Amino acid sequence: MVRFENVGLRYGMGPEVLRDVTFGIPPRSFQFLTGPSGAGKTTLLRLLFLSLRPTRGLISIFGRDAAKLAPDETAVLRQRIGIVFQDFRLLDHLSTYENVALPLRVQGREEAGYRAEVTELLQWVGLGERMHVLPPVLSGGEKQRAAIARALISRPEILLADEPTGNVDPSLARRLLRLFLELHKSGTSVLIATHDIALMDQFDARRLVINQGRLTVYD
Ligand SMILES: Nc1ncnc2c1ncn2[C@@H]1O[C@H](COP(=O)(O)OP(=O)(O)OP(=O)(O)O)[C@@H](O)[C@H]1O
Repeated sequence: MVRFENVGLRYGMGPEVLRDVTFGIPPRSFQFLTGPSGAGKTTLLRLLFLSLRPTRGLISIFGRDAAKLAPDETAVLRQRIGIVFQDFRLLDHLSTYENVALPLRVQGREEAGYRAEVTELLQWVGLGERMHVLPPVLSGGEKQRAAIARALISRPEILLADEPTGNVDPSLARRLLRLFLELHKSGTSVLIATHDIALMDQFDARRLVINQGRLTVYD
């Protein structure tokens, strides 16, 4: 469902941050993306979310050449991709509930049709009691769970998560990872960028390792 062929990326006139990156994300797959700080993980996620264009090479997403997408087509494809940003990107003037419901509102759905779904997911991630508060009063771990719930609510075909367990204790990290695994079992392809080797070691999953801009796949 995603294919990178010899993808290279540089920011402006800087050095190539990603070099000759070739890999695929098969349907219904689960993989970790790892590598040292500054290796290019976030850059790769931004390419996958169509918020950056490669400097060279080919990216195909859901059978479409990413270089040939018009802005409105990009927006439509993005609805099929869920993303959890490292810095959460919650909207501070909306409640936790409203933040999580936002992707459904953007799709034009009526609140009566999704209220129960949003509430149930918030309860699942342990934010049932916090759904009416604004993000600035949430703890780091609560914000992270709200960002995860927002990425999951529209049942994406691909879920991308940048360090989704970075702000939570080890037991919650395992619970969140189980949530990602459940999602994977229900048919979503999941890619989790993480530095957390202990977490990766608990699951026998494919690993994409970036080092100095080059990517190696360990199946
Ligand atoms: N907007 C930008 N402009 C210029 N250089 C950038 C930009 N974003 C990232 N870089 C550079 O690209 C390289 C890869 O950065 P990236 O954020 O993708 O790494 P990362 O593997 O996600 O790091 P970390 O694990 O620390 O989050 C780094 O050298 C970084 O300084």
